[in-house]
Amino acid sequence: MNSPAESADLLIHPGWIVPIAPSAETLCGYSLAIRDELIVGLMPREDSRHWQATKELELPNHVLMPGLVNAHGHAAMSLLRGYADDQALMPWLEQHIWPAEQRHISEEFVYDGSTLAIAEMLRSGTTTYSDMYFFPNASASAARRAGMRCQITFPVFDHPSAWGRDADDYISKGLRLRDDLKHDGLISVIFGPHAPYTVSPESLSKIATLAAELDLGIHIHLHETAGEVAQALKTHGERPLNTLQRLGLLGPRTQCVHMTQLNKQDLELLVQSGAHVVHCPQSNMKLAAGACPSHELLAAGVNLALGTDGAASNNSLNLFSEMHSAALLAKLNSSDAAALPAYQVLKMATLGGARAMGLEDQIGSLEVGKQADLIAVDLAEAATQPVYNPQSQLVYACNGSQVSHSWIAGRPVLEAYRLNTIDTDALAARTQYWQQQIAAHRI
Ligand SMILES: CSC[C@H]1O[C@@H](n2cnc3c(O)ncnc32)[C@H](O)[C@@H]1O
Ligand SMILES: [Zn+2]
Repeated sequence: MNSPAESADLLIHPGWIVPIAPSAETLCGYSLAIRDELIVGLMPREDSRHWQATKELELPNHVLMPGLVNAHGHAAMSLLRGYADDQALMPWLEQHIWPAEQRHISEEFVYDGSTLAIAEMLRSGTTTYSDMYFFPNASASAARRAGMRCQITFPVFDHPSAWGRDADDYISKGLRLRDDLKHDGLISVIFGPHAPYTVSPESLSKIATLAAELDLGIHIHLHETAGEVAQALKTHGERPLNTLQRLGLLGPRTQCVHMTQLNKQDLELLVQSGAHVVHCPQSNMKLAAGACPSHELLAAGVNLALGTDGAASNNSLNLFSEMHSAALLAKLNSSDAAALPAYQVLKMATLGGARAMGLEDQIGSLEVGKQADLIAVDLAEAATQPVYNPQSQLVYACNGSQVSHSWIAGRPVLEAYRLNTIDTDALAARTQYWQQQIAAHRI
């Protein structure tokens, strides 16, 4: 007796599927079914005959894989792309970026800059991003408008900005935003203390207490440069990671961004605490900050996510390019060509990010029951032919322009290379407006 047909909104028949988990293998000749916002089937193509689908999509030259997770960035800084290059972190921040932010940051700036960033990220395969920036309400509005999944890490500083007066003010505004968005299926809100050198131990301690009470994550720039660690040793007599641990800020809810400076004790602390590390290789290289020892962290069992950082220090928000850099940097840094092979990089850019954000049960791999956040990558063009190993192609040959389709919670946001949720003409006009404003006030 035939079993009753299963139903789907969409059945996709790609050349290959790279599910990331539960298996690291590439599936050839498989189909994937989506119903509502979920993945409801993953089966050999011949079995898909038993499915009734509203729509079917043949993608014979494509790889289907989880949408990429950009685990660290400052989306609105896309409007400052190319504003100040070839500088080390502190002169770049103190002499260029922070004065420009003081002059221009507003709700409109953040909404428009975030939309520009989202357009770039969606075009290059990112379906989830983490954002730390002023006016996080505007960033959340841009994400919601575009149908993008997003982790908002509301900023906390001790000094004032257009968005907050002091640490208490940033925290109360951020927690209000978190209450407003509590029921949003695509947006989560967590603490984003900027760094141990801009947030006092008292404020960090307050954040630790609140985060534990409310079960909220913490996302922080940490051990980005040797100067940061040296300064902390001079001022506080300990390394920033030790300060975080002493204040109760280090645990499985903590996302440590950068970690280019790592000694043996730091590594042990990360392992014991269950904290996550967000690796941002291109920003670290451009600012000559250092290299996060990604292969050592993975070998020790630390969960690693991948981020671009802001477009002002990268200067792109393209996770395909970031994966390529992560792989090459690990090999160079360890003098080991086997360090960080393609699968590990793909996992870092998908499931690793999802895990860091506490979203592992929902996204990061193509498994039945998870949210349908996925992308199709076309390998038909010369630059990605021939195909011996699709995973190798994704990390070492693709540059992001091969992403043709993207779904977030089952919704098609990119179809045949076209963005469905962003008015790109209006966005170009707003970008032009901001470029003129920023250029006119440049010092
Ligand atoms: C609180 S909003 C984010 C804040 O961070 C600044 N920023 C951008 N990139 C970096 C980086 O690599 N390290 C430290 N701080 C960074 C950004 O300009 C905003 O002021
Ligand atoms: Zn950053």
